[in-house]
Amino acid sequence: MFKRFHQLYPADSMASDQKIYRASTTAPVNIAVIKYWGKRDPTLNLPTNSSLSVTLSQSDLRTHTTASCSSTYRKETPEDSLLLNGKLEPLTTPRSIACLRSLRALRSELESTNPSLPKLSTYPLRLASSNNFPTAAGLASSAAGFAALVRAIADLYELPQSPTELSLIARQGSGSACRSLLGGYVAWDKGSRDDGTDSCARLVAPKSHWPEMRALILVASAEQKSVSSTAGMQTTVKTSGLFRQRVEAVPQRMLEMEKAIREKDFEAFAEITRKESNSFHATCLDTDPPIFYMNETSKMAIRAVEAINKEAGRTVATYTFDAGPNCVIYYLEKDWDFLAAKLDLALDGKEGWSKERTSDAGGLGVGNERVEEGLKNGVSRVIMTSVGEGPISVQDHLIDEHGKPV
Ligand SMILES: Nc1ncnc2c1ncn2[C@@H]1O[C@H](COP(=O)(O)OP(=O)(O)OP(=O)(O)O)[C@@H](O)[C@H]1O
Ligand SMILES: C[C@@](O)(CCOP(=O)(O)OP(=O)(O)O)CC(=O)O
Repeated sequence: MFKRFHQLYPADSMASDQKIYRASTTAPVNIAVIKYWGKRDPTLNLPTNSSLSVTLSQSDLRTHTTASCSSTYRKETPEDSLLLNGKLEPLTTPRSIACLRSLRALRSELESTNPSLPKLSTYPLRLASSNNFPTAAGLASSAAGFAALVRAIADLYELPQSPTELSLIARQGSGSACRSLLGGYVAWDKGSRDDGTDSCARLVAPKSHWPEMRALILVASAEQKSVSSTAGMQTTVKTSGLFRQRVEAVPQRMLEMEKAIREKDFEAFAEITRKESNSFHATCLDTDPPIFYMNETSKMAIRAVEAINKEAGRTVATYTFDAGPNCVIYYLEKDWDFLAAKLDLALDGKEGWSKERTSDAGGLGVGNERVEEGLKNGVSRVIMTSVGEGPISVQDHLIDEHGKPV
């Protein structure tokens, strides 16, 4: 290794480039309202249907990643490495390799057009990342994680590519990650090309278009799930008849959802969101063997939303579930008082529950005692958040100026 290094770089250039290069970013979680479920090409991570999500605020949920590289790393740890939440995570999976290869190729192009640039593409990468929420527990950690990884390395390499162009790379890490490169309301167009070059994220509307959107996450379980999204969707594609119907229905839903967002029509947004979630979970149940992501607490959360809307006489809230039992309730800021009053008896005392509201706590009302009890027992914590921005470049590094984790 050392010999090859000498051949590539003469001694004087070696001495002049002992620098530790670093770039850090935070990246958001996104929760889909039109779900991605099914791959038409598992290697390139190309989906069977387009999807659409709301990017959530990084004030509450975020991944923080530092990417660093240096010629000096060659002597210590010549392999690329990732320290995730303090533990070494392999960067040898085909997904990680695909992301790193694409980013290096773009840097290498820059270096060949401008030979005065340091040859960062040839240096080992050292990454450190932390999620401020449970990893692999159905809270979209892979989405925020790969978006942060791609954004941080792109910044380290000073790549000129747009977030949409970078989303093509993040998609190869984890499909849903492509949507976390943008803020606000984001579509992932499935694309039609075999090479996947048109399967990328697209901004439907920035956060500023509809900033009143709120999300209340009822964490029903922070355990790692039994069937990963990757494995689950492959089995669904192979075994579910319902899945084929779903794939045919999604394009129309995408159009309707984009219209609802454009027109800030919460009623339509809510109806499509809940129907989509139910259709996705029905497809999971139709998989052989069936996949159960929702649990009893999830079902109680659905009943609670129904009771709240009935009591209001209009749609004030909607729900969606990813590949896990946690319920994400979307609602508009103006309806917080009403929603909070209805949920207060069930969620009082839970970590993350805020009592800042003006109405009296009425609870879910007569006939919903079982629902209230189910939420009381089954929800471990809540996360109150809102629509948010895309990745943000930060100066707070998780790797110090000597290349060591902080
Ligand atoms: N900060 C991170 N940086 C790099 N990779 C990460 C990061 N966080 C999570 N990952 C990767 O994502 C994997 C977890 O993905 P998985 O799809 O199983 O769960 P999830 O994303 O939390 O849930 P879901 O996608 O169902 O909402 C981790 O094992 C790790 O490989
Ligand atoms: C239910 C989902 O959250 C599935 C997410 O699947 P992943 O993006 O985690 O799958 P891979 O591409 O295999 O990594 C729906 C969604 O986010 O659209």
